[in-house]
Amino acid sequence: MAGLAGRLARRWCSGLLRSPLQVPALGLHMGGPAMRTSQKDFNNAVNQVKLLKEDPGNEVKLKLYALYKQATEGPCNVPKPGVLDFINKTKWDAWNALGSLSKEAARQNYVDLVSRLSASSESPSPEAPAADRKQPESDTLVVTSEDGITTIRLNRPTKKNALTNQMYHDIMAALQAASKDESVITVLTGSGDYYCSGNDLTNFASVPPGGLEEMARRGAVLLRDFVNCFIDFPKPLVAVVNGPAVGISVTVLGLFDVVYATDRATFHTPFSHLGQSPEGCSSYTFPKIMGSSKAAEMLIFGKKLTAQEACAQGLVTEVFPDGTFQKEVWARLKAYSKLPPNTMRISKQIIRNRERETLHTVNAEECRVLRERWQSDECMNAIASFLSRKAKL
Ligand SMILES: CCCCCCCCCCC/C=C/C(=O)SCCNC(=O)CCNC(=O)[C@H](O)C(C)(C)COP(=O)(O)OP(=O)(O)OC[C@H]1O[C@@H](n2cnc3c(N)ncnc32)[C@H](O)[C@@H]1OP(=O)(O)O
Repeated sequence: MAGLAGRLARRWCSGLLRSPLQVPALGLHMGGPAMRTSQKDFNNAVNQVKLLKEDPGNEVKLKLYALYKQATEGPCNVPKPGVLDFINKTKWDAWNALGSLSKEAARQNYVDLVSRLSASSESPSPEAPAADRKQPESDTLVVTSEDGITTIRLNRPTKKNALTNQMYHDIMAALQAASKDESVITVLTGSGDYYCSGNDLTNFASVPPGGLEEMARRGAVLLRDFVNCFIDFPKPLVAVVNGPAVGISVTVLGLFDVVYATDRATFHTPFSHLGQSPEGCSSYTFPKIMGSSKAAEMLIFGKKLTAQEACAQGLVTEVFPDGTFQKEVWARLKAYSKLPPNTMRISKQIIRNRERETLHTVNAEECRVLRERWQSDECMNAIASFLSRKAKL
């Protein structure tokens, strides 16, 4: 009986992606302050599911089905199918399990799930050895793999490694690939004197046909996907902070496992100066790491921390003299890379997994708020000032 049920369920699920009753995110936002998803975002996600390159599997398809029903019809309101009606009973169970989840939260979860599925279906094949991996299209990101360590290097030193739209996409692809390659540790670092000066403010300079609103919508989707890659990264993730760090390059540090910094590094999140609000899950991770008042001084007032201060507050693991920084850090990482890989992964999982869904919810909420901020006069004026070379941090 179970075998028959399984076969029927598989047959039903194989047709699911072609029907409009599609699936999203593996974790659910339960209707709290999640990012508000428009009907258009939802419709786009429904269409996107049909374009997935890989079959996401029956479990995910069922989730998509249930969320679709909840998003369009609300809580399950049809009679439970009989025990022998395996397929419809499986579908009913999945829908019914969503209880009183609001239509809006279901829409949001659907869109989130589809976005994660789309990102992972675009990643390279799981077993591709790191050495054979195709480099990103541009040279602003350099990915290398040696001694069990995959290194993702921001390589735009003349612009202080400010992150272009292309770089966000390249970093996501590099993280996806590193999560599946043979390396055991992944490192993010920068070329030149800066670690990273945050979002490239010229990302906001070309407004698409849909206007400011469309630009903000696209920015929020990009940011959410980008931060999700850090939340879900399965291997030990280390930041080698080779110089000053600004904005999003600082906020995501709360999602790294270890942060090593040169004593020349500074840590600056000038969101209020830019008419923006915290991202990278920092509204959650920073108060947890350093306490709410220290977090507020950074995230609300934009206080810049020295490396030593950041270390004292728990954001940085250890600070090294600039002269010996590279030598000491890489020697240590090479030694760590000899530790048993599966054990390290499992230890990371047990440390991080409990909070993963919370982090996804925080990320969605931060993106929702930023989407509004990006359309505000305060933000537009700050960016215009920088672009017209009147303002610097
Ligand atoms: C479709 C919509 C897409 C939207 C995409 C959104 C994606 C997610 C967004 C996530 C939200 C992120 C928020 C943040 O990261 S906030 C922080 C933003 N960063 C800044 O405000 C830093 C601005 N830069 C500076 O203040 C100074 O440049 C700095 C203090 C970093 C260094 O000063 P210094 O005097 O040492 O060097 P220069 O200013 O001469 O810099 C050299 C050149 O580099 C250019 N530069 C540096 N940083 C940036 C940057 N962030 N964006 C763009 N350009 C940058 C600088 O202009 C110089 O260029 P030129 O040589 O051509 O003048």
